[in-house]
Amino acid sequence: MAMVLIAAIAVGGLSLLIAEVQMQRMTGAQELSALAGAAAYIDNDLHAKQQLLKSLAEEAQVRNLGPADVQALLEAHSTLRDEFINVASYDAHGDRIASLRNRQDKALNVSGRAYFQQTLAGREGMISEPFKSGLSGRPAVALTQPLADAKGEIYAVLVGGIDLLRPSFAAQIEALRSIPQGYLFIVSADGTVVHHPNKDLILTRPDLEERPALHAALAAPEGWRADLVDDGQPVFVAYKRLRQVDWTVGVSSPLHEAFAPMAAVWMKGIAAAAVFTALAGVFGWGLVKVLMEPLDRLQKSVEAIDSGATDIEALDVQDRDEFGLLSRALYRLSRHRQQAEDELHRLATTDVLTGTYNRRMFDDFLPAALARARRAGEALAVAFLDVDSFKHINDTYGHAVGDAVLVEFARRLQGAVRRTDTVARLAGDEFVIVYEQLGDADEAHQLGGKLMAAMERPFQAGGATLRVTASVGIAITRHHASAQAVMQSADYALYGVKAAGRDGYAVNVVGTEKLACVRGREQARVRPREEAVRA
Ligand SMILES: Nc1nc2c(ncn2[C@@H]2O[C@H](COP(=O)(O)OP(=O)(O)OP(=O)(O)O)[C@@H](O)[C@H]2O)c(=O)[nH]1
Repeated sequence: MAMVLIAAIAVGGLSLLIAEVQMQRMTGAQELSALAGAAAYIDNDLHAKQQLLKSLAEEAQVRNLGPADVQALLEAHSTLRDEFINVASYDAHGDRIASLRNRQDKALNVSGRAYFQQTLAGREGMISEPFKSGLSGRPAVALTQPLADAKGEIYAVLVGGIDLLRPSFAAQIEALRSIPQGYLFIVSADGTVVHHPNKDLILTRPDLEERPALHAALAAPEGWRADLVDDGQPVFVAYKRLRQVDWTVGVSSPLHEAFAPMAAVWMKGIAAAAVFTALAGVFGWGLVKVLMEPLDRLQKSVEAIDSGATDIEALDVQDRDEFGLLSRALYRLSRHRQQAEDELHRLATTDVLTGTYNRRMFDDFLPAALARARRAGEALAVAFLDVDSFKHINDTYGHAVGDAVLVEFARRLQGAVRRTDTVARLAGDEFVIVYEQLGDADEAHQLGGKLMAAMERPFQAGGATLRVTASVGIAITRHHASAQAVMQSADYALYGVKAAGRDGYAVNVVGTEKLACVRGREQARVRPREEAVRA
């Protein structure tokens, strides 16, 4: 989910940034074209006003009117009142000779005004720099037109005034704004403010460093900027220079308003990225769950094997995917390991020469067998066997034949007992047999007989035919006897047989220290252990 989130943010963010740059360009171009419309409107308005004055001048010249007729001429054209705050006419000395409004006001001499002088000198109409009206004291601009007689002599100058604060002028300009927030401004080439929502700025030349919008507007004929801060907030500024007059009209709007659609796109983009991330995350999580399910099974199998609830066969699955391969590889590994452990166990518990259990195994086995017998209330017997005169066999026929005799001896022992009985070689030519689930002492007597019978056939060992006999001491117990007591008892019986001349068996009930019976080559008496040892 984290990776999807990072990818979504990276891709979405980059796309949105690219879109934002494109959208800024589009918005800039749009604002500029809207502003071009506003500029054209102002241009046309000024041009129309100039044309109106020009047509008046032409009419006066055609009708060969003189200075005395100008007042009547002005009053005959009612549209002048709509277009200008006032239209007046001044003779060549700058004295007023006619005025549409305020005729009672004190006469103003305009000979010192630049627009008056330039109109006379240039012999054509012009638009003045903004100035403070001498009559109203309000910011204004003047449109001029020379009046000439039939000979072409200029006898007066027509001056139409536009009050820059006049609501109709401001309202007309404000109506041209395409963005509701923000403001529209007009600045002349020398930095004089012609129109601005802050009326105090009109006719002033503010410090351009403090007015980045005005500064930007004066820098080029047209363009837009989105990197300016005006009045403490980021703004979007578009500007366009007029054709009729050396003014620049501009618009400054808060950046977030200008790019409001972009903010909506950002919000939608972020929402889409969040939804996408959530969906992709849930899908990815589900997918991982499905993909990891075999691994889950594998883990459960391993835990079940570890706890002993099942064996390693649980890993031998048929799945063809990677987890199936891994499971089967684990199965093979476990099987090899189990085989190695089994082999180690076998080596640790088996006598290498004869294949019977060894002493270590017997030492563990006998106490467990005694406990089992006790629980079952059954008798248990241990036969302690020793090959008679084995040293002589070794010495006569050699060690290899001695080994072969031991192997055959063990084989015959195995053949003379039940599957539930246990044969072990303690050391050298000494063996033991643990008989479980016995009935009574008589049964022990039968066991001894069976062992004797097993040894009757001559041994074939290393090419030699040998007569091998064994002495067997059998200890039987039904009560709570320790392994040590049982072994001592069996040992006691064995010595009894040895003392009686070997090749026989004796049965001793554990704890009685008396041989129940002795069968040997020579029938022996029942003797206590001390006597037997001495013998
Ligand atoms: N071939 C062979 N001989 C062994 C092995 N282990 C012990 N022996 C020999 O077996 C003989 C055991 O002899 P003893 O039990 O002491 O005496 P014995 O000759 O059997 O005499 P009795 O027990 O009194 O009948 C010794 O000579 C050992 O060296 C073995 O693994 N292989």
